[in-house]
Amino acid sequence: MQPIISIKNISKSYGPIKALNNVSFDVPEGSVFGVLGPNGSGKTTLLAIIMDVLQADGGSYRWFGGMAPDAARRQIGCLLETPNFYHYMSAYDNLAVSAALKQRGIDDRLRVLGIVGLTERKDSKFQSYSLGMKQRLAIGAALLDNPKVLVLDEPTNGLDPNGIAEIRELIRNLSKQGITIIIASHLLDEIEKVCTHVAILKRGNLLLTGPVNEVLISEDQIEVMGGDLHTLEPTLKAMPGVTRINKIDQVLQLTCSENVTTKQINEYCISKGIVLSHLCLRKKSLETKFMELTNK
Ligand SMILES: Nc1ncnc2c1ncn2[C@@H]1O[C@H](COP(=O)(O)OP(=O)(O)OP(=O)(O)O)[C@@H](O)[C@H]1O
Repeated sequence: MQPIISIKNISKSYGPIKALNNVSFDVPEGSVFGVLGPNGSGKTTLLAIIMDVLQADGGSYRWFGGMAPDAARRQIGCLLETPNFYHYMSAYDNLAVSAALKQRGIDDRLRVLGIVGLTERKDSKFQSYSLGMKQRLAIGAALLDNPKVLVLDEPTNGLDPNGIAEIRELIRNLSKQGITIIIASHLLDEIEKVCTHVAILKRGNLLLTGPVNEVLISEDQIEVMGGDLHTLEPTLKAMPGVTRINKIDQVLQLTCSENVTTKQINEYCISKGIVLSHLCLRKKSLETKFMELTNK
């Protein structure tokens, strides 16, 4: 299947600061694609480039297999920064302003208000909205004319847990309707909960990209001690399913394929004549893995 956007070797510097360094990845159609990275890693710069708000120093990108930029833009709804809605106007009237500014359909307002769950409050003044409702209205404005793709920069920033949950639910529903969604976020939790694919950036470099369930798997480790380390280490190295061994003092930390259990390790060692004095499964959180990746 043709990617929604193909990004190739994008670089961008602000004076001496290299914001993006040769970044390349494809966004599959129908995915919820997270661009994940700590503050200052280049996420906003990348979204601004693919939305044609900012020019890259090098590299290229192609929307929809190379569709002409004007036609492509009509298929993309975008929320890079909080739009300036008028405080004294209703959501319904504010959407009319957004539609005029973006040259999008004014007749589409009731549909998008329904999608973002604001139909009943459509005539309330914007200033009476909660932060979460304001953000949903902003996403509603980006959905005018039913785009194929939605690009969101940190959509849950500043929201309380309720507001965050509402936006998450909205993203899931939009995805079910077939809209491809690209989200920049510094929150691993957000990416893990809603995204199908991810690209991890650190200081402008792409660290890794792929499906979330392949790239962001948490690796459990099993700690083992017993007998003579010089015998124990090669013995365990030879055990099927043990993929990596790390030695810390007298403890061996094993990284194993999914189906290896502590019981199997114990039985294997006993069968080789080794009695273990310590055997412990340590769950490694994704948070730890993300920190390790981005701090390396
Ligand atoms: N207009 C600018 N002038 C100078 N430096 C900039 C400018 N915009 C961004 N930068 C720098 O480029 C780097 C990438 O910034 P960018 O905003 O793209 O990262 P980000 O991952 O979106 O960060 P955040 O999560 O904090 O928004 C940072 O070092 C930032 O300070």
